[in-house]
Amino acid sequence: MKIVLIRHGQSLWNLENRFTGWTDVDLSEAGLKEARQAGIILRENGYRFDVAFTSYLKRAIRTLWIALHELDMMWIPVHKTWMLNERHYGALQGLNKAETAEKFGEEQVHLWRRSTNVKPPALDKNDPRYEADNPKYKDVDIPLTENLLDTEQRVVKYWTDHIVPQIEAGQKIIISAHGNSIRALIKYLDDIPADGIANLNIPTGVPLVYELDSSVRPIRHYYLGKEGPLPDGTIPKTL
Ligand SMILES: O=C(O)[C@H](O)COP(=O)(O)O
Repeated sequence: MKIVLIRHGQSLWNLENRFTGWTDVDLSEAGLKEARQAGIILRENGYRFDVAFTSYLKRAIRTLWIALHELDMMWIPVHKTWMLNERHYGALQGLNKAETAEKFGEEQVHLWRRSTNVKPPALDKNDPRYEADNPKYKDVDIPLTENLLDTEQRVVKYWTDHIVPQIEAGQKIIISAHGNSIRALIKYLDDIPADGIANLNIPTGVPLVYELDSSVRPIRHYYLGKEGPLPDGTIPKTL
């Protein structure tokens, strides 16, 4: 069986090079096109889905909508969850990544971005970026910051409790999520150690297919419609 993972198309803050995390920014023009292209590639390759999963963030939700629209499958059940949200970037959310590197040094910013266990500085609960009053998080213990292991814990819990049972029931699944929530899932699925995951990046808007065995463990994976070499640091075509 196969599942498809897709990182949302380019967002407005990817374009502006800002730390985003749980900030709910929309897709850029290029991101809208990437999402459409992803749907076209899926359609041309004969992909069909029974159930979709996405986060509470509109860049992933819209990417999914656009891709499903291209497939003429907007009717399928879509499960949304905060547990597939991007890694919470704490007090870095909104800051420009290059300016932050100038201020704190490349090495520190690399640790914040790519280590598994270093947490970015935490948000203060009085900070307007802390969304305690947002109704979508009313039942959620909103993190103040997260490292990749924190993200992995919630993503894998959702995967195990909600997605695996659907796969085992024979449902065809697409998951539209985020750079780090997908990295966290891949880290778990492919059992990648901390130093391996640091160098793994997920391109925006490119469907990533995982073939799974009957125990829902990965056999192989590949990107759809991505000719030639992938950008530096993206997950290799085969592991
Ligand atoms: O949340 C963000 O800023 C990005 O979309 C992912 O960021 P990263 O490449 O710094 O992990």
